[in-house]
Amino acid sequence: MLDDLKQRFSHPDVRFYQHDQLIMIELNNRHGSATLTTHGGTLLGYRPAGGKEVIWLSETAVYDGSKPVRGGVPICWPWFGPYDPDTMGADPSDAAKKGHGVARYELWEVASVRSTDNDATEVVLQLEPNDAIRQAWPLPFMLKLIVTLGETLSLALVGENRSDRDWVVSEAFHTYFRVANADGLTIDGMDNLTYIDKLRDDQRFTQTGPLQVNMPMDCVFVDHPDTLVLEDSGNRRQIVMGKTKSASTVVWNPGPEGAKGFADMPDDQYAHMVCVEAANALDNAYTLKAGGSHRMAMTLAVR
Ligand SMILES: O=P(O)(O)OC[C@H]1O[C@H](O)[C@H](O)[C@@H](O)[C@@H]1O
Repeated sequence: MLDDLKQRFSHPDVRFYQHDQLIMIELNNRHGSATLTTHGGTLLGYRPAGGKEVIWLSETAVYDGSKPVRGGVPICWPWFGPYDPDTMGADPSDAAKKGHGVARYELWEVASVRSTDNDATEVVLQLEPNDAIRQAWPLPFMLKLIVTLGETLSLALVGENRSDRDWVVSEAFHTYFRVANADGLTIDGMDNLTYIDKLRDDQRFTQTGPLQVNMPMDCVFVDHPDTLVLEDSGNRRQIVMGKTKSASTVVWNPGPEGAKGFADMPDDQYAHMVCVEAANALDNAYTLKAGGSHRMAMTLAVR
């Protein structure tokens, strides 16, 4: 498997290796470095040239394939959070539906590796239904993740409905950011947004001014297609997230008590991570037409 990948996708900027049971793909070029695993199509690290790591990855993450790696950028698709039959449509397979969709639990294939015209390195992963997926999601699809390491790091998720009926999709790049101090971290670009607070009975509120991260926090900001900026001042940097066709932003931090409930997250790490997720969730779930496709993208840059 590993030898086959090395042979088929040989490229000077790309290295394939194994970590426990998982296949890792490391990209390195003059813009920086990034690491991915084919398990869940998950980006596990991004470091711009001369800069610090941007992505949080748990020191106690599991790499045996039994569950998603804790941290990185898990792909939530074709539903975000717990499956909600009321909005997504009831289905006999509902009992088999796990949190955040099917994509983050499965092994993706490498579809291509190349340099782009503007000096970036691109790796494309793809996922098609297998037996485990079909138990939870019987409809045929093709999902592609295009990772491009250039001046920014860009992730694009292209979902194709290969069935003969429309369905509702909710999705997210569930990005765990590594920050010096998550408590009170400022996120700019959120003024005047409506958010649904999952920790307060899904009540709706309006954000005024920049957002300050609370602990714990689990909010979905709806109708927010715009760029946002994490003020990671303890690391003397701003992390800029650009979004394409992502109309929601999720902000999540488990807080000190919540963190204790995660076997694969050290108890003190909630203080150095925050999930800020480019998403289409709740009000912004959309109908993916039979035969149609949708492309959501996120770019990350540091300044
Ligand atoms: O533990 P996981 O299934 O990876 O989910 C981790 C978190 O993901 C999202 O941000 C949700 O809004 C949270 O409610 C959830 O706890």
